[in-house]
Amino acid sequence: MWRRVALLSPMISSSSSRSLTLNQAAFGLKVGESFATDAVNPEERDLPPKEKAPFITFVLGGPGSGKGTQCEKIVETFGLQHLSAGDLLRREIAMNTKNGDMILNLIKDGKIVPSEVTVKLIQRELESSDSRKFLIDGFPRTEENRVAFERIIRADPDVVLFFDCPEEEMVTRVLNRNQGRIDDNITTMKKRLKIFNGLNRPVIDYYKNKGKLYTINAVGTVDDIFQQHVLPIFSSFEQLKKESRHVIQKSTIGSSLVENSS
Ligand SMILES: Nc1ncnc2c1ncn2[C@@H]1O[C@H](COP(=O)(O)OP(=O)(O)OP(=O)(O)O)[C@@H](O)[C@H]1O
Ligand SMILES: Nc1ccn([C@@H]2O[C@H](COP(=O)(O)O)[C@@H](O)[C@H]2O)c(=O)n1
Ligand SMILES: [Mg+2]
Repeated sequence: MWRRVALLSPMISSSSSRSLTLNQAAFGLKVGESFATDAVNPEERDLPPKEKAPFITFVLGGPGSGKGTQCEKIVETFGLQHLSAGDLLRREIAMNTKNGDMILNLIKDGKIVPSEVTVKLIQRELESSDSRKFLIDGFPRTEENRVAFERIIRADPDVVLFFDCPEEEMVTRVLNRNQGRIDDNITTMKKRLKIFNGLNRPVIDYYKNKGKLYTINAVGTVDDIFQQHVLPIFSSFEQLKKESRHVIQKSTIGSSLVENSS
């Protein structure tokens, strides 16, 4: 399904400054056309609507805030496909690809890998997947990441989660993680926190202003965070709820727990 949608993108003029969302692309609209106002090519008018765009969630938060841990629980309950940008980059290192060394050096130093590289890795996963709903974890980390995703994938997220965690808690968690990650040391952690505060915060603000951001208090037990904050958000999306593998007990979003600035 996704493959057909993605194949539409070469048909869309890359020289246009007007961005085309994946929803538009999925419905066969070209740059300069919109759902509401512009006429569809007469030859296409009577064709059935093209396939629906996938449901995309961006998962943001500082290093060690619990993104990956909560993503696992979301996958278990709602069956979204989890794409961790960090894991995709680490896989390039492990597979010794042409970008492997460059990525290793940047990750070691807590720096951000060029957006084009990361977005292309995400694109490959999206295009080869049969899933229609994705959790993209640890992305976008910078405004440049965000713009590159919009340019290359031509999609916007439906939901953005931000796991909000105090720095000292994040440091404790990362230093105790014990997964052999080359960047889980205090020197690199300090750099990652600096990058998070300098480059990731503007992205968080961007989605807050767009009314797409859910800020989640990431302090507490893994289960409590999921049950009290994460689960109600996803339960509120009807389609996901229908497809979930477990019975959902709560169906409202606790306003004291979840911030959505819309
Ligand atoms: N609510 C929690 N309370 C205590 N420890 C937690 C909690 N959530 C996750 N952890 C632990 O903290 C560590 C970091 O969690 P996780 O890997 O999910 O963070 P992350 O946000 O994905 O970090 P990174 O950006 O570095 O990949 C892991 O060892 C995990 O088991
Ligand atoms: N969008 C991204 C995501 C990650 N990186 C690099 O990978 C490191 C680890 O990421 P985690 O999400 O697993 O913590 C991160 O510190 C960056 O070096 C990136 O460049 N761009
Ligand atoms: Mg992670």
